[in-house]
Amino acid sequence: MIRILVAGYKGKMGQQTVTMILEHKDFELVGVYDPHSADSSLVTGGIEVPIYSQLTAIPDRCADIWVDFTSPAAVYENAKAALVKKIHPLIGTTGLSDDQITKLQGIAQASDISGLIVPNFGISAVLLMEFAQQAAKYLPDVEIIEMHHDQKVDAPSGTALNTAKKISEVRQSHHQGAPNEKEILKGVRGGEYDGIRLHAVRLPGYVAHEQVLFGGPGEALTIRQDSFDRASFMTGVALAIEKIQTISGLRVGLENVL
Ligand SMILES: NC(=O)C1=CN([C@@H]2O[C@H](COP(=O)(O)OP(=O)(O)OC[C@H]3O[C@@H](n4cnc5c(N)ncnc54)[C@H](OP(=O)(O)O)[C@@H]3O)[C@@H](O)[C@H]2O)C=CC1
Ligand SMILES: O=C(O)C1=N[C@H](C(=O)O)C[C@H](O)C1
Repeated sequence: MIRILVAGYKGKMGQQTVTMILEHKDFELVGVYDPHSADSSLVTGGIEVPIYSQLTAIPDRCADIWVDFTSPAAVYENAKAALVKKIHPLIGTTGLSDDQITKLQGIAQASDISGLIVPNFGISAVLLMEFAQQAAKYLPDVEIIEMHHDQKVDAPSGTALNTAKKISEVRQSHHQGAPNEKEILKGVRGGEYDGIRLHAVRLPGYVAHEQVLFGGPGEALTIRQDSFDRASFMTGVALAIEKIQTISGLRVGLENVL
């Protein structure tokens, strides 16, 4: 059995993850973490597990995997705590900076613990990022539109930012649009990552969606993915839990275990 601790267990993704773990024959829920919880144990699916409300209270090696769906403000300290406690971190939470990822990779190496940071567990999103990277070799002018539910606290989405990073690996950075373009309304051209424009939409009714738009002389290509339900992420979470101990170091992207 793979022993799993879920951080952020009360959240939208945390609840789905707990249910998936309880239904999986090879997974065992051994604890949950939420700093705002007043209770000391969680009774669910016929089992009782400890609720940790402080990082320092979580024992070393009390789980094999630490699944994190918390908040951008908390994720760095959580991932660091997992590595130090010799628990493999599977980080779904967005918002880690490049600098924080580099630091965590150093800690992972020193602790000799592998881990995964996954901007998006949905197979459609993973494929979108791969296809967008391929397309950018031939169509280097690109803009990204991500659309999410209106409870999302970070913008751009981790997926959109990762898409931009993957595209910038294969194309020359350059300015897009008229050299003398001027925003009449501040921010209307979106945010910018290495010359790539990113636009974030937040609306009720949406879950998680992304479009990557490429334009070339007389033609255009649009790649789109939609997560209509958070169930779309669970196959990827289960796969990553199964494979995380077979990789080395702390890596970014579900493609590392596909
Ligand atoms: N990689 C992927 O495929 C996906 C990633 N995500 C990402 O996962 C994260 C969570 O998303 P979602 O479940 O929708 O968000 P929710 O707001 O529904 O849940 C967040 C949970 O984290 C808890 N939390 C808040 N602060 C802390 C903290 N300091 N330490 C530990 N736990 C904390 C909250 O607890 P409380 O309510 O008590 O404050 C809550 O239970 C986001 O970053 C989101 O972008 C989401 C979907 C897919
Ligand atoms: O907050 C969300 O909902 C999601 N967050 C991730 C992101 O920021 O990319 C993954 C997915 O888009 C859903």
